[in-house]
Amino acid sequence: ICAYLVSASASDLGAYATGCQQPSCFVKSLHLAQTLNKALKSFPGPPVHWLFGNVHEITGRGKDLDKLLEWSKKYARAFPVWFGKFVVFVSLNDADYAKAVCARGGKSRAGKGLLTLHGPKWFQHRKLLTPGFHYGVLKPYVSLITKSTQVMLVGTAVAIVITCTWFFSDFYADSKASLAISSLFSWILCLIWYLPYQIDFIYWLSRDGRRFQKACEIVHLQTDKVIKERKKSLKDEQELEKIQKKRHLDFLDILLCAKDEKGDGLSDEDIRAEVDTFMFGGHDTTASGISWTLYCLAMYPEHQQKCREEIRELLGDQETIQWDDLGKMPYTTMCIKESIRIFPPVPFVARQLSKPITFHDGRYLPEGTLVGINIYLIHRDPSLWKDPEVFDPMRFSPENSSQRHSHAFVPFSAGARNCIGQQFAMIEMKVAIALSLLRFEFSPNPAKIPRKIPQVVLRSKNGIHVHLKKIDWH
Ligand code: HEM
Repeated sequence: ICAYLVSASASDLGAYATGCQQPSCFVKSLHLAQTLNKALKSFPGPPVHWLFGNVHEITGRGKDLDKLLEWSKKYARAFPVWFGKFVVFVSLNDADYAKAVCARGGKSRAGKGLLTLHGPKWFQHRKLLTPGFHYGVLKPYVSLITKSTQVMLVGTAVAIVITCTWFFSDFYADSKASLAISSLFSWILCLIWYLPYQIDFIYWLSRDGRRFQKACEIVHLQTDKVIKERKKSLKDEQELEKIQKKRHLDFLDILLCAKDEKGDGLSDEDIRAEVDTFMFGGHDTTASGISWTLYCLAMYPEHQQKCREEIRELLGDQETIQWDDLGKMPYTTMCIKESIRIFPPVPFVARQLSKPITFHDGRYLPEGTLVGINIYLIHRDPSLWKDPEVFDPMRFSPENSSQRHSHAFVPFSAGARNCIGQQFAMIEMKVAIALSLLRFEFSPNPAKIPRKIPQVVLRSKNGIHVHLKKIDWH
């Protein structure tokens, strides 16, 4: 039993890693475990408790992500993080290590959507979905996101980012109904939380899997209905033309129409899995990015004011953003980048090595090792970023960025498995931040300092609280 458990550390403790139930697999896993243990000798790390490992130091009660920073000072480029005694992730905190891993495929978690697929199926989905992120498809979303943001900001003094979960559900479904629900929802919240000048801005994302699961269930019901209706209309060419005239093809249409050279498309099950993936990618990550950016701007009012002036100058009296405006807000873009450098919405990317890897410095990890590209630590690496804790948007000016390591800033990961939705995410964040800055002045709430917790998406244990003050332009 002990040998089997040890072997699990090399084969991801469970069914999906090697499907290891047979004796030959057992021997293979044992061999992998031995090789891994040998390789780990060149990766010294924090002390390991005989039962808990050391992961509880980051995730345990009263613990914060900054423990990682402490470790990285001592064990700079990489260190093992133990989940109990037998499962280990090697945290890679170095841009060169990240580059080496990103350049290869590698397995991620088991699952059915693009984010979690691997091998030929991932390749097929990625190829079929890439056209969905062409700028021609993204362009019409600017007005949709603008409308959604305006709905969020409507009312006199309340903005509640949580409603993003509803607002931005528009992007994969033809969703007048969902927009209506979101407006109603936000109005109800506005009424509940209405206060004339200053209120807390509450970051209230689904904090646990259960709530997310529930949201998926609701969306599934909608999706199944929509898939059926769309399929009917997309079969008929005339009908398709009518749809194209009436509205742009959205992601769901693209999923439904996608065909490879052989004429094969995605099954209903695949489509549903992708809808889940995109719901997660569209919602939680961008909501985290928007929330942390507003937090940073609240902390640094001088940068906030510069962004506001830039946006005011660009938009004049209007409060709508067009596609062409997006390229004309360099300072705001730099502030968003600097915020997601300090608070990367996806702090880690996990991989299981499908082949052994030897890094440029000679350190070696065998096939099957679980590694985590530690985006959080790479973004705070003092050898890449001078005074990494200082908020300085000018780091992202063209002059200052040109000499930087290609993998020093990787909020969207890099390589073949980089984020397919990164342009979409940047559009969404720019619109939401710009319009929010026109309506409100953000200031910090010193009584409630966020405590970062490591999850798939970077959240704060106690929420992200800032004060809002309505801006009166007249
Ligand atoms: C600020 C917002 C976002 C951030 C920081 C972000 C970050 C990332 C990162 C780090 C990965 C790599 C994950 C891994 O390899 O395990 C990823 C992958 C992915 N993201 Fe995003 N993302 C964001 C928004 C979005 C949006 C808006 C969408 C969809 C509309 C999206 C869809 C995806 C998908 C489908 C993948 C998997 C790509 C593949 O493996 O081929 N993301 N994202």
